[in-house]
Amino acid sequence: MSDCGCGDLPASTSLMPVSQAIERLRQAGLAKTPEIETVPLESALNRVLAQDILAPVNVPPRDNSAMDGYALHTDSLGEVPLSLHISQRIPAGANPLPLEPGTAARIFTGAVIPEGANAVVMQENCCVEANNRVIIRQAFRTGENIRRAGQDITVGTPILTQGERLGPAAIGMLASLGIARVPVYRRLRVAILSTGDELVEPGNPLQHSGQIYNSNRYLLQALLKRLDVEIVDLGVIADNLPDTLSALQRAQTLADVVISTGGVSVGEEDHVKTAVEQTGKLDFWKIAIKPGKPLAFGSLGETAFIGLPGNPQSVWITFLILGRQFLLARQGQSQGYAPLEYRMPIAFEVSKPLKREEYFRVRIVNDGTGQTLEKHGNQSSGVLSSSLRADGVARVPAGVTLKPGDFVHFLPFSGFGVA
Ligand SMILES: Nc1nc2c(c(=O)[nH]1)N[C@H]1C(S)=C(S)[C@@H](COP(=O)(O)OP(=O)(O)OC[C@H]3O[C@@H](n4cnc5c(N)ncnc54)[C@H](O)[C@@H]3O)O[C@H]1N2
Ligand code: MOO
Repeated sequence: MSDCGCGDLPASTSLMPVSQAIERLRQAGLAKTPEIETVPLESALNRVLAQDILAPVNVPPRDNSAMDGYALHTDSLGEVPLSLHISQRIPAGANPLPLEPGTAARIFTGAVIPEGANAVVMQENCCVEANNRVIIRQAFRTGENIRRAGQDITVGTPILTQGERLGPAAIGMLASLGIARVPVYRRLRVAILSTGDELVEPGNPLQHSGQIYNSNRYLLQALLKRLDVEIVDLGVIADNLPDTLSALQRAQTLADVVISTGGVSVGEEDHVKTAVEQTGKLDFWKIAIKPGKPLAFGSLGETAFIGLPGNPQSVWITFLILGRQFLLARQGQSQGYAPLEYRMPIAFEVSKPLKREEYFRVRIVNDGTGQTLEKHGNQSSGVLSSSLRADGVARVPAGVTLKPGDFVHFLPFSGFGVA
């Protein structure tokens, strides 16, 4: 019994390991698939493909020339130098006639090889004569400078898979196959809410010492824009239970996912967790992650709920490490959830074993012998500037101590698509 009259200290609530939270979030994300819509190719960048795509045509569709030069048939032409009549001219886009035997056709890069030709001699190896004839000066071989039909893609080849996010290469490939409209999953609608009586919107003066600018709202908007979701911004909720309850009830009707910031910790000003328990279901709360321990995850009816902690650095890290994986899965993406990781040496030390898996904001520096990771001087969860000049995060598991030169997992911000 302690002597303050409060009784025994409660056993500390156990924290969920980060890996388990990630797995739970991925599974919860995959539990629902968005509806499918068809969009024009110009609007398909970053969308998630809803069906497999097989090549409907060969690419290239016909044998064509890889060079500007002269198309001919290599049989029975004799030894070089050879003088041949130029029987036709074939620019790219033309539909050529069959090649007259024993002649050459003037041909340009990308133009269709005429029936009856089996090689293209590049023009640098030829000499044009005045009488519409060409002299072939260099030896040539069958098939030379011909790009075969289907050499890039043959009809029926699987090209893209359901659940892939469409990047520039995929968009270009779809266009090369003549596909103008693409089946993709509907954009997720994500409602965002900031909690806190202390918050003032940028552009307005701070009125008293207790006020701060609302950075999480804009940080979260920016992070979500990179994931190509529809944002429903529901502004700021005051720190009281009735307002929190009604905001969550409203958000539930407007979105597929609700993300709040702040108010998920244990103080009596923190109402988000209680409100979720009263309006919906809390699946888990408190993760062994630093920054970002009190993250909450649950549902409000059919709508998923993610409560990010209020400290801006906790928003940044928990969104990237945890929330992002849920959103990718719920968007219909079938793989590629895990961020890129590299093994890199550190230039700092971790002298005491960490209680939670920690994500240090780090920069890549060259110490003269090679690249190493330097830690930002202030790793407080309230300090957003530690991300501003960082290249990514160094992930250090709980229970570990490290010395300079030891290797860690480095997760570059570019690997999350947010650099
Ligand atoms: N007794 C305990 N206190 C705290 C614990 C704990 O375990 N026991 N956990 C700490 C940890 S870890 C975190 S992280 C924070 C998270 O708390 P909340 O999610 O309830 O966040 P708030 O208290 O609402 O805010 C925390 C901090 O962040 C500032 N904030 C909030 N919203 C914004 C915003 N939109 N823009 C800018 N800054 C914002 C807020 O002013 C606070 O300074 O709890 C610890 N406490
Ligand atoms: O987990 Mo909190 O973000 O350290 O302060």
